Amino acid sequence: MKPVLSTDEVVRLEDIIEKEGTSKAELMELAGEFVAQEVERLKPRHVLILTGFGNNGGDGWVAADVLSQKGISVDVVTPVEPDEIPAVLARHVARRTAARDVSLYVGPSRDELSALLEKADVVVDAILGTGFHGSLRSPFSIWIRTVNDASPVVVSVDVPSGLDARTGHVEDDCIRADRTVTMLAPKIGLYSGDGPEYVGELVCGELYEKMDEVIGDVEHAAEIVEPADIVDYLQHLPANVDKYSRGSVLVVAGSTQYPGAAIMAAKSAARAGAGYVCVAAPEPCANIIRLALPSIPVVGIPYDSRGSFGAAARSAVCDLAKKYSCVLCGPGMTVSAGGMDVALGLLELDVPLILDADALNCLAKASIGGIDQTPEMYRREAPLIMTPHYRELSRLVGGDEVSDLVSAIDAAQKIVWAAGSDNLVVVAKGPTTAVVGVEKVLLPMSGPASLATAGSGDVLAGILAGSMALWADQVDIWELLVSYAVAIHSYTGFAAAEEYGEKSVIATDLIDLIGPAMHLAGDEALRSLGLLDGEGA
Ligand SMILES: NC(=O)C1=CN([C@@H]2O[C@H](COP(=O)(O)OP(=O)(O)OC[C@H]3O[C@@H](n4cnc5c(N)ncnc54)[C@H](O)[C@@H]3O)[C@@H](O)[C@H]2O)[C@@H](O)CC1
Ligand SMILES: Nc1ncnc2c1ncn2[C@@H]1O[C@H](COP(=O)(O)OP(=O)(O)O)[C@@H](O)[C@H]1O
Ligand SMILES: [K+]
Repeated sequence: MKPVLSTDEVVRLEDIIEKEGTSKAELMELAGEFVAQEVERLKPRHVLILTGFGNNGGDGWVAADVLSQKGISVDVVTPVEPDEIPAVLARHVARRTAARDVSLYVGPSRDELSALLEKADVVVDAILGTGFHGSLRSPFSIWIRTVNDASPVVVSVDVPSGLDARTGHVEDDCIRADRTVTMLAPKIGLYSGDGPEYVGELVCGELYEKMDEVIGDVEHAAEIVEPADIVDYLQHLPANVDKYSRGSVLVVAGSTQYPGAAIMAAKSAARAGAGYVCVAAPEPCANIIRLALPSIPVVGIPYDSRGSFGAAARSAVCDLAKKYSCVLCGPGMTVSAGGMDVALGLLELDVPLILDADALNCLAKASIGGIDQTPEMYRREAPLIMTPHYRELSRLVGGDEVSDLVSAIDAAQKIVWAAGSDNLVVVAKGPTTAVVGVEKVLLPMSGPASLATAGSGDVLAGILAGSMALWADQVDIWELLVSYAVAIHSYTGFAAAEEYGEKSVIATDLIDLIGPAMHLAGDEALRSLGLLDGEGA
């Protein structure tokens, strides 16, 4: 797993590295050399480097120096003369570079900048880095718009200029990078909010050779889960299993209004590997589910006048639930008094539980000011996984704004920290999904925007339930198993987008692609471990 840091922790890391004997000036040299190396890969003849007032610009000046010494023609654009650059380290390298064989352009007009962009094969964006916050000021607002209008090949240094590296927020404009070369460790803003839209391909220059020795001394905002990290869950089934030893899932879901959610979740759980899946649904919708899923038994449960779980549902569901390796509760069940009772009843049982969709909305409704105010409601010994999307998560914590990865992690941490249990994981679902446990925040691979389609969350909940049932007795770290399920869901999104087209994917397409998605994940894991060449199976 690869750490992702907040900008504050990056500053702490730089201080620690300095104490270990590598100064910030040396780090800037290493950063500039790394940028130059990444630019050289693109084999440019003519490079344009845009620099700002701070140390991000310093990295750009060093890269200009290195590239020009390799015989590449380099133009450098700066807002002020090198001597007037306020950041000390950047001023030093700017003065040095200005004395070399580079062409300097101080405060060019928009037309001059357009002309420079026209002759460049590669543009290096070293305008603003982690020091940027707030609204873009001139001249950078104009520069950024001019670069984006020209749409050249852009390599951004550390972060695309205009992106707030703390939050991933873009207020005005932001450089649209083809590649972002980030320094020391990726910043959380690269994954949050608008970040993924602007970053392009992300490359990290660790710069410091003893990074392994110091990275543990700073707090990690999150960790990226790589294919090799989930390889344990991609093994073949052992030959001597039966349908029960493969793990069983009870899907407590559906209503007359939304029978489809129960169908998608149950089928996904079976496709994800559970040997036995059963649905407990309000009686009036049980037959629709039976017809759609001939391989899956459906138990009709007492219901209310709207066809949702009724007053007697709790005991019927809880009696059944005790027999299963794992219970998934929520998809399509609506928010009803009976549903609330079912969710609270399941929390009291000693069975691994996934609460999704309306089960979470029921919990939110049962609490005042957020469930984190009453952790005894969901604190339990057996594993509990909650899978809210941002809006559900906001309701769970009493209405705090949850609008991007950073705010979603904050909200999810409130929930898990209030309970303080190792067995509790909140999956904060969004364009980038965070798997938040009491000690770790993991970022499994994201899927394509095709996954933003109604019912896609039901499929994820099913994949998670099937995976939990299959692997329940082999889990050391719940966050990792959950990350596996999220990654498989992402791969179904890519496979479906390939087959049906990015915009045409619907949630039911994802279900039959769970098996192929596991193959894709397996190939990717083996390739990253050097055990598979080329395209794989
Ligand atoms: N300090 C270190 O040890 C290292 C720093 N590095 C680089 O240094 C960068 C951070 O440098 P700085 O802290 O100097 O910050 P930046 O270079 O990111 O930007 C700070 C400057 O941007 C301008 N600015 C801020 N907000 C603005 C706004 N809203 N509109 C227009 N201009 C605005 C200000 O003039 C400020 O001086 C990193 O992103 C990275 O590229 C790397 O060289 C690695 C080592
Ligand atoms: N823009 C996006 N890019 C990638 N994945 C996304 C995007 N938007 C949503 N997703 C994923 O799609 C799923 C949607 O889940 P959810 O909102 O619960 O759907 P539903 O309630 O309709 O079943 C989540 O797994 C989420 O991470
Ligand atoms: K930048």
